Amino acid sequence: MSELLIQGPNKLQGEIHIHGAKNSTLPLMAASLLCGGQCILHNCPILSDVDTSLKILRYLGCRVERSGSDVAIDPTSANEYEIPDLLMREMRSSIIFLGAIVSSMGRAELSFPGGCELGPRPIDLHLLALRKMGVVIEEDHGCLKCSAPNGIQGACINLSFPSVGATENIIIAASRAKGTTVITNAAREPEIWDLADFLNSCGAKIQGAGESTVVIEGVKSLTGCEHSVIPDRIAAATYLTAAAITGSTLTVASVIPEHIAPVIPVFEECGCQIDVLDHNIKITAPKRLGRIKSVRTMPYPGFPTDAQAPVMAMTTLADGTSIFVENIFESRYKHVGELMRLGATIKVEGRVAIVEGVSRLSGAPVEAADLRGGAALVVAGLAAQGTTLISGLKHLDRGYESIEKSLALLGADIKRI
Ligand SMILES: CC(=O)N[C@H]1[C@@H](OP(=O)(O)OP(=O)(O)OC[C@H]2O[C@@H](n3ccc(=O)[nH]c3=O)[C@H](O)[C@@H]2O)O[C@H](CO)[C@@H](O)[C@@H]1O
Ligand SMILES: C=C(OP(=O)(O)O)C(=O)O
Repeated sequence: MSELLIQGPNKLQGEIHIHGAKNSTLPLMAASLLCGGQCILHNCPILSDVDTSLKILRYLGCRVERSGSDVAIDPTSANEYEIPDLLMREMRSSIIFLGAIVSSMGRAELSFPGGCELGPRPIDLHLLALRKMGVVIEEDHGCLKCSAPNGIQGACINLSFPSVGATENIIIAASRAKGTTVITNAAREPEIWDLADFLNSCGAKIQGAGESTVVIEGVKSLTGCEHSVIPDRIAAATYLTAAAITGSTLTVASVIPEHIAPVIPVFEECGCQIDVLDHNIKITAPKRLGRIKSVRTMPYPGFPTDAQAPVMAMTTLADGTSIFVENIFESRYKHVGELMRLGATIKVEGRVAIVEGVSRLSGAPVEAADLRGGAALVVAGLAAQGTTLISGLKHLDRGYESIEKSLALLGADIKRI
């Protein structure tokens, strides 16, 4: 298995172009199953999760081609309604295929999804909503056998929590349902808006995506379309933390600054200057970062849980105490022990992590246990004195396109060995 070797510390400089969002690309690929013609997705990141989605689509009988960041999906030959367990376990987003397969094939058989282990990640809200929409779901030995004997029906669904995945599954299933679906307490993440934008370009009638109430008027059929995936706001936030911890000046380019707005205040609070110009964000970091009083993860437009780990890595070298409260996932502090191997001082009590900034980190062998935890180790490794060796790269490769090449181009001493 390969590892990342970082010799630190090194300043970064220049400009990094942010790739398309993983968390948008995956639901868009699932949604393309509903279309009556070819869909072309531009700005798809080159990530293992995207490869997994391509494998699922091929398994389902779609014709799929990839050329760099363009993916062409022709779902008209799809004829399969099962997803093998191995593919389901590869990533969380495999569950988003549920609504799409039942809608297009009338039934679906799949198992529980994988993805980052962040504590329990139930799918009860997905299943409750689909059942309300007329999908019959039998749970049998870890397998979900689903059918829609009378087709999918529009319904009023109030989510008890604004789950991103459940909102996506419902929007997809509702797009070609009979009647109108109203989701209240829907997730408002930019990726939901991107999904609705894509489906509307294919002829769907979705209103309110990005707000708490989404109304989907089912249509009989959808066409194909060409769509460009939104930039990855979490990758952008991660590169901003890398610049901040190394005291660098860096431009994070090709982003939608509004999507990154929930994380900008933490950079300003710790003394970085942030300049936004069109689709670029320039960060100028001070020599020593100040502490962040508190970071509380919340559904969008709150502070994103996916940025918690890299931002925590950044505060390990800040002057003072920073407090983190993880409100979305029960167990999203697996990076803490590994950051401590690099010399960080962090205490975890339940959902709270208290970071006492230290004056230096020192390189060490560490292991990524999940995607953003892995990114946190890269961020810390860039600023640590000496050699940091990061294993567990399969997690990082799910979410960051060629992270070592991107950082090396900015001046970091980092390579995959
Ligand atoms: C592929 C993708 O887009 N992944 C993102 C998506 O994950 P994902 O869609 O899995 O996250 P959700 O918004 O669904 O989960 C948020 C919370 O709701 C709970 N929950 C969710 C569904 C359910 O049926 N029952 C339930 O209890 C989860 O356990 C968690 O505590 O949103 C998360 C929250 O922003 C991000 O961290 C992930 O990067
Ligand atoms: C948790 C994440 O991904 P997933 O939901 O795919 O596991 C993430 O992108 O940080």
